[in-house]
Amino acid sequence: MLSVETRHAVHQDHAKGMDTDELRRHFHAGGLFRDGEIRLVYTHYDRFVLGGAVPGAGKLTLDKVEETRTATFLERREMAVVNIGATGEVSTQEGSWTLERGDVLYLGMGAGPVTFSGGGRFYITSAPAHRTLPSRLIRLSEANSLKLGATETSNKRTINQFVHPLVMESCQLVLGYTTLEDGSVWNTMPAHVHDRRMEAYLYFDMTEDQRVLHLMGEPQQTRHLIVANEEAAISPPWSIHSGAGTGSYTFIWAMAGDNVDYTDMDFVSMAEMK
Ligand SMILES: O=C[C@H](O)[C@@H](O)CC(=O)C(=O)O
Ligand SMILES: [Zn+2]
Repeated sequence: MLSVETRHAVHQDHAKGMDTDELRRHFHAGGLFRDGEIRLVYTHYDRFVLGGAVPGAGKLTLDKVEETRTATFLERREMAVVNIGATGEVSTQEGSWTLERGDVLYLGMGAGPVTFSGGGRFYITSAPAHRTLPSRLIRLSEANSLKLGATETSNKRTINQFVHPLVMESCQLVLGYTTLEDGSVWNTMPAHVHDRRMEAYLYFDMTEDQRVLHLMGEPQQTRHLIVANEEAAISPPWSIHSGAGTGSYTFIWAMAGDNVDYTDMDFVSMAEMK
């Protein structure tokens, strides 16, 4: 079963006046991982799509998605899939890949229908592409790892870059996940914005009762979303995206936009934030 929800882009002047429910309706995405379902959110931020596929006992195929009006979803798109569940398989007309938890699969434009099976919980990200690049399975050992933060500032973490120019070529997608050291709670602190690229965070590896207080909004007009396990925050180009957990968590960050330069960020210090 496939379901797709559209999220239109929001101007920062509009976001300022939103109450909690409205903020969540536009920028929070939950319920993406349901047994036997593919659930997608089609955003108008760089036409980035995020979602989940949980095949369970059966098989799920992602083929035609009405929103793109193309014969197959990947006809003019690229995709990156992260398995956040048990071992599972992803196959296309090009081949079949076994994804362990934490593995990332990049599928190039024109890969055709994508079939998910096994015990995986597959986080799906996709953006429009302009050329076909080779599909590739990337394991954590092949990712580029960056250590940031410190214990004293509770933000000691490892940024694992998978779909990233240092590892592989993509059209628009840049993706990886960040793990926090025990006792560190803050991600993306100091915070930043990058008007050139939108971003989405998927928080996972959390116990059911814990939450991440995800910060969003313009740096001088911040808001927050309270996010549970396997839920996402959609970050418009004008918004910071940072968070602190009440317990341990990992999050997948994925971006699409005008460049694939991970370092192209405009940092904002806490002194500038309101
Ligand atoms: O634009 C880059 C993204 O926001 C994340 O990669 C940041 C992040 O994982 C972190 O600092 O913890
Ligand atoms: Zn960012």
